Amino acid sequence: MLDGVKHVILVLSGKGGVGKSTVSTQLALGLKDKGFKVGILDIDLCGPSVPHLLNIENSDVHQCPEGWVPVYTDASQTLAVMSIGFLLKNRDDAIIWRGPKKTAMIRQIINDVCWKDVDYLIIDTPPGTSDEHITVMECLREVQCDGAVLVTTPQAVSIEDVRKEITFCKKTNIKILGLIENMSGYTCPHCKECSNIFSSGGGKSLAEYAEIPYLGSLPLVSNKQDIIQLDSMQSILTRLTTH
Ligand SMILES: Nc1ncnc2c1ncn2[C@@H]1O[C@H](COP(=O)(O)OP(=O)(O)OP(=O)(O)O)[C@@H](O)[C@H]1O
Ligand code: SF4
Repeated sequence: MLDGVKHVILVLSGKGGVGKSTVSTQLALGLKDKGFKVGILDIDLCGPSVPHLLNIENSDVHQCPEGWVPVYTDASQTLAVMSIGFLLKNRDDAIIWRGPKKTAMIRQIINDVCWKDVDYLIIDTPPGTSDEHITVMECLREVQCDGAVLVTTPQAVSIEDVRKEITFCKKTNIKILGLIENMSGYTCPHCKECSNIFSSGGGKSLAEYAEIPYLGSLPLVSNKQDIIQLDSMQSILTRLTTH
């Protein structure tokens, strides 16, 4: 039930492992810090990592007469989380489903979770442009979806794949809120000097070429809790909440 949800932001990436779930959780935590009520919906059926990133992998969702109650990370219920990971009894379980079953599960997760009054719902999707993405787009047709945040790393191969996400968004009429280049350099924990381990600036150049907003870059950090403190993360949050 998305009735009480004011804003929906999809997080997409062309490649796996570029930090899409990390960015999703950090965006959610950053929005929560700014005083918003936030929800995260993890629809990565084959690799749900949001519960692990938030240290709540042993939590359970339960059902109420209206549907599923998400897991809250705090007593004041400002961050609600729903992930397929909560429904897997064993952490080693794998979902080996064909398209229609995946589609039905995603529809159920989107339609049956009681989000109550959530200011921002962040949807963490699997990499690529598969059945899961098309189903989400269909389910979101009736609600106000702000648009998509695309995540890439500086490597050429990741930049190349994010082009497909741009095409996907254009074909499905999803507004692109902007591109984030993650793991863009390494910030030394001692002196805060940032060294570019891979090539740099590819995300910005692609955003300019594709005429989409460039939201900013996030460095590799040794402690992911540091990400929300970064100036670049704060300016990404400001851009997303004032677009
Ligand atoms: N900026 C960062 N600094 C340090 N580590 C990072 C950063 N971003 C992501 N990581 C790490 O990289 C790994 C992959 O990140 P994550 O799971 O967020 O990627 P993903 O794109 O969601 O992957 P998947 O393809 O499984 O959906 C994780 O171990 C995560 O902790
Ligand atoms: S960047 Fe500077 S402070 Fe950091 S490890 Fe290297 S030399 Fe030391």
